[in-house]
This record gives sequence, structure tokens and C-alpha cells, in this order.
Amino acid sequence: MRLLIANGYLIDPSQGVKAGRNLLIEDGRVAGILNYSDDVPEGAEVFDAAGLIVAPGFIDLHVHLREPGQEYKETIATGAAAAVAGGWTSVCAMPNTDPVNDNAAVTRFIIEQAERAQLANVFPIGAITKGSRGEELAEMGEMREAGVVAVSDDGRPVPSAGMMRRAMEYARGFDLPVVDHCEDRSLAADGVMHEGVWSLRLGLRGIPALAEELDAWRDCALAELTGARVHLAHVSTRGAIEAVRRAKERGLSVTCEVTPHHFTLTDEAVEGYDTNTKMNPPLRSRDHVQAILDALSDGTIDAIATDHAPHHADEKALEFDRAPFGITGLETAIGLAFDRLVHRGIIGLDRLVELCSTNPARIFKLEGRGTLRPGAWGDVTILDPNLRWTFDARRSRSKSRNTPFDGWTFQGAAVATIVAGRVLYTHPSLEDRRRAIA
Ligand SMILES: NC(=O)N[C@@H](CC(=O)O)C(=O)O
Ligand SMILES: [Zn+2]
Ligand SMILES: [Zn+2]
Repeated sequence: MRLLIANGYLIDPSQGVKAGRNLLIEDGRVAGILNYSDDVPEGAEVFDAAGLIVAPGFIDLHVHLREPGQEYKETIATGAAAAVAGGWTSVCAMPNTDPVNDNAAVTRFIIEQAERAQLANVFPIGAITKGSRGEELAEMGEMREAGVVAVSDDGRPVPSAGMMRRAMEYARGFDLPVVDHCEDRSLAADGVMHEGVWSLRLGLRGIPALAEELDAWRDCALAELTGARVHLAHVSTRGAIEAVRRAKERGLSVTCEVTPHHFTLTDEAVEGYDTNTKMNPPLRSRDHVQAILDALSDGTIDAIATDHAPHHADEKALEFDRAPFGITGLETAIGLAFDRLVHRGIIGLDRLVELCSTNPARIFKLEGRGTLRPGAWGDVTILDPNLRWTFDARRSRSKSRNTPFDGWTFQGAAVATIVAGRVLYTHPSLEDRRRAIA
């Protein structure tokens, strides 16, 4: 099986490639980077990528697929379908399912379901503590054997510094990164949105920025103490970014991700009490959003991850106080990244690829991903920086529609998603781009 992605502009930061080249994929793997003038290899199907960017497959470090246990919100298959429709060739699945992915049996189940779906690659993340209850460490060794690529109690913070220290020491022994959801629950209490002018005005209980910042500082200090690989999930505050910046200056193995909603929206979006503006961490004030944009452009932020968190319409139909935290994000992330970051000059195209592919692969040590080196997996994301399109949540591949971006129009999209040489998604604008060569 041969696929030639022809006439595109290749951007692969992992090998410093930024040039017009053809990409050849053979039997699921990258076989080579060719010149436009080279002969089309015998029997290759040609995908014409003229005018498009060809990048190593995008990897989302943070999604919630809800299977096992809450298949009415999402399944591994529907989540993986939404992923490829959004340009993601791989997603990393958080363990807050029911049961929690805190043992090898659940890990193996997730991998089997993903293989059955034959869509995006799914890399499971195991729990840090049993049931993510924060009391007893989970069997990280067994889960690693079964295929987890990181550990996290996402959805909940690890409650004490002592427990986090032991978790980091244990995870370090298995060379697994510890992904932390930073939230000091004694400060966050029963808050439902960012604490500030808008929470006052709307009469909603606030979550102070400090709830995230305290845990971020704690985890950076513990990264130094333990030497563990530490990755901060969904950072949303100036202070958390400052903690990461300092940790990096000290040479610690600390990385972080931001979500598209946190670089796009402020807490003002909560004004209409739309529960699709309720997520954890909450939408922050303008000053925090500015800090995120600065950190995206100066390199402090390593990755863009969606924190795709599907919930059923009936749950989101409750009043703001009672609705669950979380929004979907797989299909709007790249549109938002183009609109809000690339076209506003905050990042360039190569940095976009770094944030969505090169760095995520490095952070979770995903072998043969995030690169188009010969021998790597033939996972490719094709981008059209100029395509104008409108997101219609009713046509989402996800089972859930809890998004604040329904009806938004974007300039820029992922227009084709290729996993191991199989073209799994193409935007309708690309019909006629594929032809088989006899
Ligand atoms: N982000 C959210 O608001 N919700 C996530 C949990 C989490 O990421 O902390 C969920 O699982 O629904
Ligand atoms: Zn979280
Ligand atoms: Zn999450």
C-alpha cells in the first residue's frame, strides 16, 4: 500500500523541514521525502496537497472518551471519529471513566476498543491513585506494561503534597510522566466560575486563580525534589505559567498544555449563564488570557490540548450551578488555533505544528509519532490555513454537543487526517484531490 502526498508544503520541526516536498507512505510508515520532480512511485495512490500544509499527525494529550461507563456521552469510537474530523491522528485518553482506568484490565479494554474502531490512535493514561481517590497509589507498573503513556487523576487534583511526592517518585521509576490537574480544593471549594468581577456581577460562586497556581507551584517544587517528568494539564492562569517558566529556567522536566477555550474566551462569556461556558479550570479574566497568549508565543507553553469533555444535553440543561464542568473540543481546536493564534501573528505555522505534534510526541515519548522521518508512522495532518468554514455542532462526530463554539466561523482548518497511511478524513473542499495511478 503506497500513498504519495504530492505538491504540499511540508512542515516538520522534528527534522527542521520547511519546504515544498512530496511525502511517500508505504505500508503504514513514512518511506521518504521526495522532490516534486521525482517520479511517482509505482502503484502509489496520489493525494494532491497543492496549496496545503503537510504536517506530522496532530496529537491531543488530553481527551475524555467516557468509555467504559458513560457511553451515552461518548464512546471510544465516536471520540476517535471526532478526533480525525478535527485533524487529530492520536488522542490520549484520561482515566476518569467508570471504572477508572487504574489497572491493566481497563487499559487493555481501551486499547482493544480503539483498535476495533480503526480511527485515531488512542493512548490511554492511567490513574495516579486507585479510583483517583487520592488515597493509595495505583499499579503504575502493570498499567505501563499494558500500554499507558502517562498517569493522571485528571478531574480531581492529587490532594496532598505528600501523596504527590510519592506518586512522582513511583512514576519516575517507570519513566511515566505525571499529568496534574492543578486545583487546591480548599480554595476552589464549590466555585463554578472564575472568581473576579464577572462572578460578582453574575452572582456565581468563584474559583480563585490561586487554586490552580498553588498546586502548580507545588508540583514544580516536587518535580525538582523527585526528578520526575511533570506535565501540567490545562493551565489557565498567569501564576501557573510563571511557575512553569521558572521550572524551565531551572532545567526541570516540567511541561504544560493549554486548551483552545482558555486562549479564546474570557469569563465574560459566562454572562448569559450558558452552561457550555462552564468547565474546569474556568474561563479566566483578560489578564490571564493575555498571559497564555504571551506564553504561547514565547515557548513556555509546550502543547495545545483540547480537554474534550463530552456531557449529555440533559446534564448541561441544568442551571449553571448544577451542570457538570466540561466542553467538547476536538473539532474546533484547529480552527481556533488558526483564527486566534496564527492569523493574529501570535505564533507561526511551524510553532503550531510543534504545539500540536512535535512536542506532544516528545512529552509522552510516543515512539515514531510527531515526526515524518523515514520509518516513523504514516500519521499526517493536512492543513488549509485559509479555508473559511462554520462549525455546526449538530453535525459533530462526537455523541455530545456541549460546545460554546456552535455556529462559529473560522479561517483555517485541518482538511485531511491520515493515520498509518489510511486517509480517514477529508474535508469536502478536497474532493477530486485523490487519484489512483495504475
Ligand atoms: N475539564 C472539565 O471541565 N471536565 C473534565 C475533567 C477535567 O478535565 O478536569 C471532565 O471529565 O468532564
Ligand atoms: Zn482537569
Ligand atoms: Zn480533563
